[in-house]
Amino acid sequence: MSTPAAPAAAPPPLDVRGVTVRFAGLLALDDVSFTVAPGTVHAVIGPNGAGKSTCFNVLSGLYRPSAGTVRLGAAELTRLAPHRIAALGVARTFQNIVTTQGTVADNLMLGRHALSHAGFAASALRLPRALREQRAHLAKAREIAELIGLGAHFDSPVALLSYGDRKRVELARALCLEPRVLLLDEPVAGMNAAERTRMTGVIEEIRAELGLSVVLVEHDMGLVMRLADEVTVLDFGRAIAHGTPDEVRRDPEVLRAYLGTAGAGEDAA
Ligand SMILES: Nc1ncnc2c1ncn2[C@@H]1O[C@H](COP(=O)(O)OP(=O)(O)OP(=O)(O)O)[C@@H](O)[C@H]1O
Repeated sequence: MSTPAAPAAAPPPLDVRGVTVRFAGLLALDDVSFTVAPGTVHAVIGPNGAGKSTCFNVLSGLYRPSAGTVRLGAAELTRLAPHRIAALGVARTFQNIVTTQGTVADNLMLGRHALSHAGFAASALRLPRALREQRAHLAKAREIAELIGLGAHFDSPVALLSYGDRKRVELARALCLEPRVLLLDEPVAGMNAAERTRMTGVIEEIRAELGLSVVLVEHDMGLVMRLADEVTVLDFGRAIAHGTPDEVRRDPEVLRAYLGTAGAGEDAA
């Protein structure tokens, strides 16, 4: 897939350099480096236990690496708390949906929380400035819901939505942060074929419309091959290949890593 036209403010590159994570002697990530070019979709794939989730947890600040750095442009993310990383424009989705409370609007407004300037007291006292800000956030949340195809469900309780729709609420919540980099953790896990197709279209659309960079961890190779500009393949914590989807699916080391599970060109890893 080609790189979209550069947005007004293109995101800076996300640069992962020499990242190493150890769990009690186990090297979950071993000197991993890759760069997510501005406005591209970069997939991180690999067999079970390869280190994909660990990598994502480093990018979003849940884990601190024992060595290496993660930079977004000039900003060093490695030692920042997750909420500080989010405030710099790196938003993530979670593989397991936790959202069953409130309406779609409520959940998207939670995503706007980090961007609120009016303080808690001003909001609680319903001061004019806080009310104005609240209205602007609600309008933005509605715009994002519409972009994701959730406009008709904006005031619906999340608990009444289908699984696919709830996964899209999770994506919309992350987008409400107006991120420059979006980390998608298995966005189609557990979905049926129709829901997967819809989610794939949504990801293509937000990438084209918003021009943000996307880092994708996904077992569905069909989705990876369709969406990714660049792929990093992990195996036993090491980055064993980088390249376009076509390059990595032909790479002998990648084929070897997947042997015994499924071919890298198949629909499951
Ligand atoms: N909190 C932890 N404590 C100890 N070991 C861990 C921890 N998290 C992950 N590991 C180990 O680190 C390695 C990498 O795990 P990780 O979950 O990152 O792999 P993965 O590629 O995401 O796997 P999967 O595709 O199964 O989700 C595995 O051997 C795993 O058992």
